[in-house]
Amino acid sequence: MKFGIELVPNEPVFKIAAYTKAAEEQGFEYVWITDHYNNREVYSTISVLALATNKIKIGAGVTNPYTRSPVVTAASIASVNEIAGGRAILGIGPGDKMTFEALGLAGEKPLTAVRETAEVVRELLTGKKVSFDGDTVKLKNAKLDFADPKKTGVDMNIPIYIGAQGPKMLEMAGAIGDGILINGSHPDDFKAAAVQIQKGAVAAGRKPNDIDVAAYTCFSIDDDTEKAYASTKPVVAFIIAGSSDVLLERHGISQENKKEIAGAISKGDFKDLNTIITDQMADRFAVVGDFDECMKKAKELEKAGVTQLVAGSPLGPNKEKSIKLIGKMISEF
Ligand SMILES: C[C@H](OP(=O)(O)OC[C@@H](O)[C@@H](O)[C@@H](O)Cn1c2nc(=O)[nH]c(=O)c-2cc2ccc(O)cc21)C(=O)N[C@@H](CCC(=O)N[C@@H](CCC(=O)O)C(=O)O)C(=O)O
Repeated sequence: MKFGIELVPNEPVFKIAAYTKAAEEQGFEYVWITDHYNNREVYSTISVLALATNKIKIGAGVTNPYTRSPVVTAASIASVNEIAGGRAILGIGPGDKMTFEALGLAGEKPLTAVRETAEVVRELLTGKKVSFDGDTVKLKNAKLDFADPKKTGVDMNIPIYIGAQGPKMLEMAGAIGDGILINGSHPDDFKAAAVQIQKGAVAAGRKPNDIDVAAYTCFSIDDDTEKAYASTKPVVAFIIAGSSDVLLERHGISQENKKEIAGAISKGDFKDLNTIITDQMADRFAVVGDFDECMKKAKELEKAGVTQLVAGSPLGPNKEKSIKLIGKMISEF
């Protein structure tokens, strides 16, 4: 199984670069930077990571088709790919609806928008002229002059991963994605996702095993188990508050639990969350605990079909220490 790290650019970019450099030295193969309008801009961030590293693959994880035009997304990831000497990866997802409200965006036809974006980005990365008359994307002889590999000397066949959770998005991701980034930390999430991915891949004449199934986990590791759980519970609370009923049912979270958690979040009662969110709940929505517990959970995810474990926020009470502990997991996996 490969290991990646998800970093949210809500800290100075040079700090993100230091974490990424440390992760590269610990054997992580991927770094994924989230894309939300209210944090530092994802392509500026991954350009710096490209300059600060020389091996780790660098991904936008994930861009959406609404806050940026697909042509600008193609130009951005191609530019980073040139700086990174061919190590860039593009993650595309339908975007967090919550953030769209603030921007007056409707986020319509998410499946069509993600599919059409992936299609035109792939075309544009060939450096050829692209005309496309889609539902959500319309192009007329658009061309990325610089994307021609003969000009950059860099392979612009950039892998495209789809950020997906819902059944139709997962099925579509199985049909078009080089990889899939699934927000989930429990084997049951990946057993359920495998059915949709398989359906989409087979219908598209693809081999499901050719697809990198990445678990975008909520991850918290520390020598002190209690501290690891305490650091992950506020993140688990936000996940539960934003989860679909299907997901909550799968993990045995009642509507009362959800209401109580959402209430505590809106009041900003984060210390209460430590009691409202039980360790059992945290185990369903996070890979959390000491080295042995996280190792065991990572093995269970691999058995459920995960091919890349992305260690996501909060990583643990101390990020630098967590990166080293996960490095030990990587070396012993
Ligand atoms: C749109 C939504 O798809 P979803 O995959 O469940 O979306 C939830 C999240 O994946 C989505 O919000 C992501 O953008 C969240 N996300 C991030 N979102 C961000 O904004 N930024 C990030 O950095 C980010 C990272 C990320 C990483 C992994 C991951 O799995 C998700 C991530 C959904 O409702 N899908 C349903 C229904 C889809 C639908 O609306 N279908 C209609 C419309 C059809 C059409 O589109 O034409 C229909 O069938 O008629 C389904 O898949 O079944």
